[in-house]
Amino acid sequence: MMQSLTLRRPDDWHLHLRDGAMLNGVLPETARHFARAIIMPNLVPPVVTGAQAAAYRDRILAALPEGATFEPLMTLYLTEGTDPADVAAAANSGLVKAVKLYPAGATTNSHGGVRNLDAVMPVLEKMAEIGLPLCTHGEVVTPEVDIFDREAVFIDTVLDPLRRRLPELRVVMEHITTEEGVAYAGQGGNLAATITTHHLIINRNHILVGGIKPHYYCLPVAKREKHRLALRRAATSGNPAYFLGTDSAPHVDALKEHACGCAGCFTATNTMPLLAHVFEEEAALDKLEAFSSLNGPAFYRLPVNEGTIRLVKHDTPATFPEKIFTEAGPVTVFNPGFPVHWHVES
Ligand SMILES: NC(=O)N[C@@H](CC(=O)O)C(=O)O
Ligand SMILES: [Zn+2]
Ligand SMILES: [Zn+2]
Repeated sequence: MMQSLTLRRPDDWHLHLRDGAMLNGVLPETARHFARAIIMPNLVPPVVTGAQAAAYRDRILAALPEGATFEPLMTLYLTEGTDPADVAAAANSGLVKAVKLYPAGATTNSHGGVRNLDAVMPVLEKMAEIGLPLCTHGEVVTPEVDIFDREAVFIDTVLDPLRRRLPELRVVMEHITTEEGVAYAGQGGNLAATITTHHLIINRNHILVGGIKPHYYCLPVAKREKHRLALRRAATSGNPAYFLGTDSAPHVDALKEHACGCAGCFTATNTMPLLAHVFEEEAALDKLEAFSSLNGPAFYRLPVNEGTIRLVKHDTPATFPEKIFTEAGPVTVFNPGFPVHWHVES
């Protein structure tokens, strides 16, 4: 019997599209299945002001393939120089849907991020007042803190104190990777979390056992198996606090396969078939639509998408390209390491 599943068209609540030649190469991969995406602002230089976000949005729309319908939901990169009035104007015009907190030094292009939260309190207070979500890269950068503990320490020493100080602030914990993140986000209310495709599939062994696998290296780094299992339970629970943010983060192969390799997994191409596989394994195919298409719009106070996509399970495994070839160079597509029988049918 052929299995199939029709879902509201999904959205990606955490996506890196980059710019220029890379943008041209990766945008069609997302626009094929997703109706909207929250666009991360960590360009070089970062997207800090409303004017920069408007210009970036225009470049994304100009890069869309003919006939594609895709809406980029723009974000601003929070700096210690960010002007609360500029943020409020960009939000009120409908252009900007969230502000992104990168602790300085935590991840790709985060050096312009925040060192001292006190310096950005006026911006956060304005955001709390107007209901604009703060998306957090939730890792501390303190050199003494082990890289595998950085998320849990961020929750205890940065996020929880911030939420006590400013309880009205709406927060999305981006790309959670730990059972601590799952538990904290599960409180719901004005708190939610995105979960990536790859963190539902790999644990830290996949990165390190049998030789180092640079294409499985991302930040926050994948943790031990018990954390992956907690993420799977969260994603398939139907709890509205959890929704899909792929964190698809393209880097050219030359920079991934490098003595100091870049962090990021590129999952835009095959996320929906991979999620169908994961949700089927968890006997939760009926919860996939909530995760990929309903919970995110509810948190962001946006309508759900009108269209649908159809996932079909075939006897023969789906074939995904090993790489996509952009004008910036080849980008390796995330390889789950097992056959996937689900296809998106167009
Ligand atoms: N996730 C990653 O490993 N990399 C992201 C940055 C980020 O989301 O932290 C990137 O921009 O490459
Ligand atoms: Zn991040
Ligand atoms: Zn990211």
